[in-house]
Amino acid sequence: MLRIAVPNKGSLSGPAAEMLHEAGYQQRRESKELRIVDPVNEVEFFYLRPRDIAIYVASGQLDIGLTGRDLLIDSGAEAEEILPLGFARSTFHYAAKPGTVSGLADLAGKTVATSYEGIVAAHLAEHAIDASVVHLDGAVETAIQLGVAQVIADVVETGTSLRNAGLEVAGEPIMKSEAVVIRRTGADADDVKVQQFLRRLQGVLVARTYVMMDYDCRVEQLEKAVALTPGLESPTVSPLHNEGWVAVRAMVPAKEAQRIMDDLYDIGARAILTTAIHACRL
Ligand SMILES: Nc1ncnc2c1ncn2[C@@H]1O[C@H](COP(=O)(O)OP(=O)(O)OP(=O)(O)O)[C@@H](O)[C@H]1O
Ligand SMILES: O=P(O)(O)OC[C@H]1O[C@H](OP(=O)(O)OP(=O)(O)O)[C@H](O)[C@@H]1O
Ligand SMILES: [Mg+2]
Repeated sequence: MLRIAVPNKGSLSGPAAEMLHEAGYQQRRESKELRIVDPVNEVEFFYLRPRDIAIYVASGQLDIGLTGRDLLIDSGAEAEEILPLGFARSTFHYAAKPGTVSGLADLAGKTVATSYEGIVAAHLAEHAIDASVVHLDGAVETAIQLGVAQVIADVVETGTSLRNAGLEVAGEPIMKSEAVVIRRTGADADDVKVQQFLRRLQGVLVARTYVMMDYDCRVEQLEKAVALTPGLESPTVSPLHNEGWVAVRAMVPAKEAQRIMDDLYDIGARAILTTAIHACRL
């Protein structure tokens, strides 16, 4: 049975459970459940604190974990990223009161408050900056106002939390993060169950990113039309009963679907339809 760690709280937990559900896995019914077995898919899910997931996976007791790239790096655990999942996207930044820190060198001699001590200590060491780090569990934006630090290092998504605290980002981003699938460093890359799990999640990612597009066009316009909808490998082209016309079917990126429909219409394609993809294996 495949043993998988899933975040039990915070920004990662809802979207992670949703993605697993879309991939056909049973998920827990209430938030107090810490472990469930999905007998049909032969998977056991452990609901753990996001920060602890890399540690469990590195210990070898769990095969796979869903966590944030920043949490994985911060933990320093012997685990590696094997699939980015596209949600819980964020950027990790230093921030301070406007005008107090313009670049990395200004951090020297200051105190940096953060929940991500591992990332910050490594970043400061890499740039040979002598600054102190104070660990806080959360709401670190308040640390400056309350005099615990002059600088913070934290996750920024919309920037609302920084603005509300009267702070601004300082210097270049330290790293970009998103939810990722991890496994123990050096674990068997060909494990059949792990590969099947990854294919299911990849199927969800494709189904979220692409739509299916169908349309009819005149044979003379086919090359132009196919250039607009090349599909992932090659579009399907079928003859129509009306001579001189063909039906075309191809996957297109969902974000570009409306523009592609306009362009197809302009070159004479008609009966242009898009439909959602619910699941796929490429
Ligand atoms: N506002 C946000 N937008 C996007 N991703 C976020 C946001 N806040 C945290 N994350 C991401 O979520 C992961 C942290 O999850 P974690 O559950 O530890 O913190 P949280 O979501 O801030 O929850 P809490 O602090 O309430 O426990 C990290 O990968 C981080 O990059
Ligand atoms: O740029 P924004 O969209 O404002 O998002 C970033 C904020 O979200 C997270 O905080 P969370 O609400 O999880 O509280 P925490 O600080 O206690 O973790 C993070 O720690 C930032 O404070
Ligand atoms: Mg938080």
